[in-house]
Amino acid sequence: MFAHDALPSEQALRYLRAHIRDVPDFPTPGILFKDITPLLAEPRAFHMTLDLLAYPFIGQHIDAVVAIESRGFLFGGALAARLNASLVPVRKRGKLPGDVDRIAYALEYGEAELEMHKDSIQPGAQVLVVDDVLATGGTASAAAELARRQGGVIGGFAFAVELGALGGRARLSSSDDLKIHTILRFDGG
Ligand SMILES: O=P(O)(O)OC[C@H]1O[C@H](OP(=O)(O)OP(=O)(O)O)[C@H](O)[C@@H]1O
Ligand SMILES: Nc1ncnc2[nH]cnc12
Repeated sequence: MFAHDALPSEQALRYLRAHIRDVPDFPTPGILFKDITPLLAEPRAFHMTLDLLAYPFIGQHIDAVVAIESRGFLFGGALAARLNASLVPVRKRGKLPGDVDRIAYALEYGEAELEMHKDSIQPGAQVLVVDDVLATGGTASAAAELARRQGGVIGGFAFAVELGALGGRARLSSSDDLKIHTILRFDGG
């Protein structure tokens, strides 16, 4: 049995939420930025978050964790180790040294391009896409598309934080009946 329940208590969730810091007007005016660095800094909070993120996917076969640069790496590596899955980094344009596939996307506060090494996912592989924050879902759906282009099958998404008002969940689930697992939901922005 896990040290923490699959369904965390309200008290546990309050404890974890207290380690997410609101930073107004970052990185651009009008954005309320959810800063995860206090959660990373507190070992119990980080450990609990990783266990809660992994829990629903233990026993569901996951071949590869696709982790999104850069904050997604902080969670993706730890989840890949917990799930005995390979770790496939998706990086911002120009960072991966080998042959890449590339996709343009928009997120809450801008636009960018993501890349994945070609041949990093086996056709038919079950893929879990991991990031720190689900906002509009633009970043995660772009990463999922890169995995699908290589024949990967998206088995789920996992995020530490979900900004409910931005509609990311609906965007990710519009085409698939997928497990979209988030720990800390903020509905007011
Ligand atoms: O759901 P979305 O609207 O797409 O937004 C979520 C994305 O935004 C942030 O990444 P950012 O591009 O700021 O990069 P970082 O992780 O390097 O800080 C966050 O880490 C997610 O990847
Ligand atoms: N409001 C926000 N806070 C932190 N990360 C984000 N990524 C996209 N929107 C974000």
